Amino acid sequence: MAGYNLEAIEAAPLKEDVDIVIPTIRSLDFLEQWRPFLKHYHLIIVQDGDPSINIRVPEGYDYELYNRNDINRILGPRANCISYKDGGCRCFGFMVSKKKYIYTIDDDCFVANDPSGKEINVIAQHIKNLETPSTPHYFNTLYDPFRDGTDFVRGYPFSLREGVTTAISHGLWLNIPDYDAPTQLVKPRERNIRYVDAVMTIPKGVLYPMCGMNLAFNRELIGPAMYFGLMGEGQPISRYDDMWAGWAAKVVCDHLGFGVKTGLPYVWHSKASNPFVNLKKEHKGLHWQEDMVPFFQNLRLSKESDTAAKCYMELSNMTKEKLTEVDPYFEKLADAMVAWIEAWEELNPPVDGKDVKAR
Ligand SMILES: O=c1ccn([C@@H]2O[C@H](COP(=O)(O)OP(=O)(O)O[C@H]3O[C@@H](CO)[C@H](O)[C@H]3O)[C@@H](O)[C@H]2O)c(=O)[nH]1
Ligand SMILES: [Mn+2]
Repeated sequence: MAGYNLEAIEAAPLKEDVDIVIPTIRSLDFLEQWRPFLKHYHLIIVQDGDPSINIRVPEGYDYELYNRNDINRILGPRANCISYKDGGCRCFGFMVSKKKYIYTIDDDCFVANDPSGKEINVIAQHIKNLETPSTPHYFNTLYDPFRDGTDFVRGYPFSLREGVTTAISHGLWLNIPDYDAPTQLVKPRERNIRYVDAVMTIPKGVLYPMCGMNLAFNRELIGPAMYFGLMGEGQPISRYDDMWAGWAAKVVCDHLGFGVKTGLPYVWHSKASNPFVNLKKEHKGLHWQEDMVPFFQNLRLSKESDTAAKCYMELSNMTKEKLTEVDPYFEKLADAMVAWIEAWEELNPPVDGKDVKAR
C-alpha cells in the first residue's frame, strides 16, 4: 500500500489550496509562534465582538480580516445567520474563502510537540489526512492503513481497501481538553497529557463531538454543511456551534460517501475558558443534545440530495419539522440554515453549473 512519510513533506504543503480561518475576540499574538508553519498560508480572520476595536495582525502574514460591519455589508439581511459573540462566527470565513481546503484554529492554540519533542506541523498532517482515503465501512484495527509502517490487517476485505474520499480531518489537543462546563467544574485541574499516535476513520453511521479548535476540511466536498449554527448573543444557546456542524456534516458525509477522520495532529490548547460562564452559555445544549443526537442518528436524507448544499437544505426542513417541538429556537435555526446556503451559493456559484456530487 502506498504509504507516506511526513518527513518528506515540504514545510507548507498545498499552500495555494489552503486558507487558515481564525475566529477571534481576543488577540492574534499566538500567530507569532505559528510563523514557521503558517507564514506561507493566507489567513482569513473573523473578528467577533465590537467591530470598532482594532485587532493587530502580526507582521508578515498575508490575510483578510472581516469584522461584524463587513459581515453585515457582504451578506445583507442574511448576515443574521452568522453568530455574534460566539466562536461559530468562524464559518463566515469558510464561506468567503475560494480555496479547496480550510484549516480552522482557535486563538488560544499553540504548536504542540510529539513525544520525541519535535514540533508538530498540523497543516502537513491534516493535508495528509484529507489527501488519503477514509475507511468508514469496516474498521481497520491498526488504525490508518495509509500511514507509513502500517496497512490493512488480515481479514480486511480487499473490495473495501480503496476506501472513500476524506472530507474532514479532526485534530486533537494537549493540555486543556475540550470538556463541557460540568466536567470542567468537577475536574478543573485535569490536563490531557496523553499523546495517541493514531488517525482513525469515524465509522459510517456513527456521530462524534466535532471540536472546532483544530479542524480541517475539504471545502469543495462538504463546505455548505459546515455551518456553525446560530449561537451567542441573542440566542438561547452558545458553544454548540462546532457540535451542530459536526453532527450535520457527518450525516451529510455518510450520505454522500465521504469520510471523516479523527486523531493526529495535536495542538497545545492553552486557555481554560471560565466554566461558570461556559455553563451559562451551554446549559441548554446539555439538555438538547439528548434530542439533537437521536435526531441526527435517525434521519435519512433522500437520494435527490446529491450535493452538500442540497443535503443541508433537506436537513433544514427536517430540523424545523422534528426539533421545533424541543424548542422554538430550532425553527429560527432552520431558517438560518437556509439563509446560510443561499448566502453560500451567492458567494460560491457552482463552477460551470456543477456542484460536487455524491460518490
Ligand atoms: O464570543 C466569542 C468567544 C470566542 N471566540 C473565539 O472562538 C475561539 C474559541 O474560544 P475559547 O478558546 O474561549 O473557547 P474554548 O472553550 O476554549 O473552545 C471550545 O469552545 C468552542 C467555541 O465555540 C471552541 O471551538 C472549542 O474549542 C477563540 O478563537 C475565541 O477567540 C469568538 O470569536 N467569540
Ligand atoms: Mn480555547
